Amino acid sequence: MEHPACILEDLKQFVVHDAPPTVYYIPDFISEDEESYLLQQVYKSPKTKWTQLSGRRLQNWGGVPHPRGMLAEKIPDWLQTYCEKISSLGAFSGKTANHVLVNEYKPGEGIMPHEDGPLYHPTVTTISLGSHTLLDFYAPISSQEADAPQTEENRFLFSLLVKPRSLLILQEDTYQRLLHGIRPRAQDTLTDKVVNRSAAGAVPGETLIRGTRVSLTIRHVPKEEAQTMEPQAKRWKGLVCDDSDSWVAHPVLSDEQSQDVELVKAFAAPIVNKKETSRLLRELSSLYPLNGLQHIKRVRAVREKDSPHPLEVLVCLVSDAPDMKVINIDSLLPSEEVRRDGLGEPFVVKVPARPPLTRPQFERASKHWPTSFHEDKQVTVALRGELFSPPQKARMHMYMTTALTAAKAGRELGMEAVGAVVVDPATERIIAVGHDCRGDHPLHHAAMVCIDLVAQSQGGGCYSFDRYPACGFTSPTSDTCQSVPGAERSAQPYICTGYDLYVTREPCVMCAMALVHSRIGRVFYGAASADGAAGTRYKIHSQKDLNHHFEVYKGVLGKQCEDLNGLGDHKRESVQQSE
Ligand SMILES: O=C(O)CCC(=O)C(=O)O
Ligand SMILES: [Fe+2]
Repeated sequence: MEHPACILEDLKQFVVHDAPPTVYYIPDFISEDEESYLLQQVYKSPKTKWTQLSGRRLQNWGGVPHPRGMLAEKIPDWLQTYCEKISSLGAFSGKTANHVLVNEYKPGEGIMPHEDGPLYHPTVTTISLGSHTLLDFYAPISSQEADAPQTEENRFLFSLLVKPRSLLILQEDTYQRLLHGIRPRAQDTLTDKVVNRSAAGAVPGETLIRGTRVSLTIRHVPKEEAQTMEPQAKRWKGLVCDDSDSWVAHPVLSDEQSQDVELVKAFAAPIVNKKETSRLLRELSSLYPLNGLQHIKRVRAVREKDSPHPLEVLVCLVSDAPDMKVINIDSLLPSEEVRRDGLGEPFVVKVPARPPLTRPQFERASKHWPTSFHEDKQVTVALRGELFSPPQKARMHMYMTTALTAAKAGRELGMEAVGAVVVDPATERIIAVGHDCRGDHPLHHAAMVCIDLVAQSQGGGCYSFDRYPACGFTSPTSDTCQSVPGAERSAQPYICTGYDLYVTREPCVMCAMALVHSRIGRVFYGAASADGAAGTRYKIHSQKDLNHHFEVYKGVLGKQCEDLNGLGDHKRESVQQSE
C-alpha cells in the first residue's frame, strides 16, 4: 500500500513544541469502542504469546527483529488495521508498519530508560489503552566529563503524558538520541516537566492514578535480511531456501573418532569340531584374556563357503604368546589348561586395537575381525550429511548469511573479512551479530566480539562496539537491540550455555578457548583455516582434558565463506591466518 512520504500537513497541529524535535501527540486518536475492541483482542491472544519481563508483560507481533533485519510474520488483522491507519499519516516515510509490540504495565510497573536501537529508527508510534502513563526522557550518558554525576535523575529532561486512546509519534532527536522509559509508579503528579500537559488536557499539579495500561508500539522494521541486505541472494520460499542443498554441514569429529583403524596381530585357529566351541572359549579366555580388547568377538564364522571348518577362534595376541621355535598349536598352548581337542593349527590375523566409535570405523574394523559397536546414531546420521532437516538447514543458511553480511560490513571498514552470529536454538533467535574488529584491538576477532555482545545482552560485557553498525545484540529482556542500560543479568550459569555460533571462518585457538569458557553448545563454520582450532590444526572442542566440549560442523555455506576470504581481500597473505 502506498502512503504519503512524509507526515501529513494536518498532523503538524499536534507537534509538541516544548519537546525537542519531534513529538506528535494526538489525543483521542481512537474511539472508546476501538479501545475496548483492541483490549479484548490483546487479552484474547493465546497465553503463550505473552513474555513475562521483570516490570511488564509483552507480546511481539510481526516477527522477531534482530540486528540485521527481521524474518517477517503476518500481523493479525486487528493490528494490521492500525498499522495501515498510522502509516497512512506518512509516519513511516511511505512504508507500512510491520511490527507491533504490546506492552502491559500494571500500576507500579514500568520500563527502564533505554533506546530502541537503530533497527527501528527513525520513527516509533504508540497507541495507549486502558490508562495514562508518563513517558520520561533522558539525556544519553555522555563520554565527556560532566559537571554533575551522570545519574538518572540528573539526566532526566522531560515527560510526556500519554492518555488512553492517544497516539504518540516520536522521531529525530527525541527518538534517536534521547533515552525513554517509564518510572515504576502507581500515580503521577503533573509538574511543569510534563511538556504536553495542556495538549493532553491536564491541569498543572493534578495527580493521576495509574490503572493497567496496554501500549501498542507500532514500528517499521526492515524486512528479511535475505531481501534487503543481499539483493542478489536467492529469495526464501517459506522456511526452505532455494540453495540450502548446495552445502553440507560436516561434523568435525575428535581424532579418536576420525582416525584410521589401528590393528594388532593375533593368533587365530580353526575350530574343527564345532561341539568343542564353548569349552574352548572358556578355557582360552581364562588362559589368554584379551585385556583391553573387549570389543573383539573371540569367535568368528568363516565366510568362505568351501571352508572345511565353520568357525575360527582367537587364541591370543602375538605379543602375549610364549617364545616359540616352531609356531604350532602345541607351543601356543603348552599347559594343560586348554585341551586342544577340536582346534586346528594357528595362523596370524590382525584385529582392531580399539573399539570403533563411528560407523565408518566399524565397517573398516569388521573387515579384519568381528567387532562390537555401540553406535551413536547422531554421529552416523551427521556423517551421512543428513543430521539437519531442510527447514533446519534453511535456518542455518539464514544465520550464516547474516554472518557473511557482517563479515562484508567489517571488510568495508578495513577489518579481516570474518563475521559471526550467536543464536539461541531453543527460540531460534539471533542473540548477537559481530564481525572482526581487530583493526582496533588485536583480540577482537569476530567470535570474541560476539561473545562480548552476548555478555552485553545479559547486562555484562567489557567493550563497546557502538561504532560498528553491523555489530549488535538482541536483549533477551526486551525487543531492543544495541545498548540497554542496566539490562538484567540472565540466570544462565555461563554466557553462551546452549547457544550456537555461526562463523564464516574456522575459529583460532584463542576464540575456540573463549568458546569453551563461555560454554557454547555448537559451532558452525563455513571455511577452514590453516591455523584453525576446530578441526584443521587443533580440535579444541574435543580435547579430553578440557571441562567443556562442543559440537563442530563445517561447510555451512562453505563456498560463499571461502569466496569471502579469497575475493576482494586486499590482505591476501593474511587470509590464510585463522580467525
Ligand atoms: O509502553 C510504551 O509506551 C513504551 C514501550 C517501549 O519503549 C518499548 O517497548 O521499547
Ligand atoms: Fe522503547
